[in-house]
Amino acid sequence: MNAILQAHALSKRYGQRQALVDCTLELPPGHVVGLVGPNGAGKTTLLKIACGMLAPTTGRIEVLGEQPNGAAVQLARVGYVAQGTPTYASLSVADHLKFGAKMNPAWDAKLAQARIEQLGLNPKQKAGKLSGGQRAQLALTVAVAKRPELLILDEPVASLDPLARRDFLRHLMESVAEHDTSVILSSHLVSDLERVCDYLVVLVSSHVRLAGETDDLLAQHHRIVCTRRQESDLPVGLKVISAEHTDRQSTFVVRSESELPAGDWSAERLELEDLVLTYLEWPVDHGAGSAGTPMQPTGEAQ
Ligand SMILES: Nc1ncnc2c1ncn2[C@@H]1O[C@H](COP(=O)(O)OP(=O)(O)OP(=O)(O)O)[C@@H](O)[C@H]1O
Repeated sequence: MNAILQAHALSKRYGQRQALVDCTLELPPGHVVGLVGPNGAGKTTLLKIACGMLAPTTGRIEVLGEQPNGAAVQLARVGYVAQGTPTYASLSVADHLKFGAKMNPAWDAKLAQARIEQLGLNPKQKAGKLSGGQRAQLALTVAVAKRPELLILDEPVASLDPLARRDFLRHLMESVAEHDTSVILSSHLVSDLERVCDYLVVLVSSHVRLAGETDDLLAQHHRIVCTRRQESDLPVGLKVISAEHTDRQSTFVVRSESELPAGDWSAERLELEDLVLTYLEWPVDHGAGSAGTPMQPTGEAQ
């Protein structure tokens, strides 16, 4: 099937500030893609470009097979909830649903109504008088009820309490399974991503550092502990992502696309959080370009 998002050498500069550099990505359909990275990494910039709200400085991007341009037909296919989950302060909850119905041909009124009731939101209440978390829930309800092919959510659960977060993520998963929706979700909360994402993109300092199916990435990465040695003493084909040394011992996080070769070390798989943290700390000058592309069997970082 065709990729939901295809970016090639995508870069974005705001004046002198480089927000995205040479990002190459191909996101398959039918996944919940977790986009993770530290503050200022370029996540919002990438998501805004994907929605057609920003134009890239250089490079190409296609979303659902088209260049994003912000046109109404395209916007009906892509649900976007911006960071801070904006709503219209002077419109009531019910007005938001009416507006959604008017703007979106595939609007699911039953679902929107059921969500609002379940959340206990008063349809007459103005959005400006809702709490931050309630506004987030309203914005998310409108985005989901559009029944988009692709749902792009920029830190959607940041303002939700833990129960609301769990409820929202559960609902999101149901919706994805029922309606074949693809989702791109940015979050700082790796525990939430772990619960729902089956595809991971790690963005650090404007570069894609890692991209792939979560299960594959977890299967390919190992922490190995051995007697002290240099990276260059490890077998060819192991890409060293991090190295720590004591006087007698070395600990490496390595990536191996084939089965980890046997060696005089102890090896264990990483948890998702460890994997993400390792890549967040991976120096950008360790390798240029996208780590989402297949690794070269040289043992060298790309
Ligand atoms: N409108 C703008 N004008 C100038 N610089 C900008 C603008 N928007 C973003 N930037 C800069 O671009 C870089 C990437 O910002 P972006 O908002 O995409 O990061 P982010 O990963 O979403 O961060 P956060 O997790 O804090 O939301 C940052 O250095 C930011 O300061």
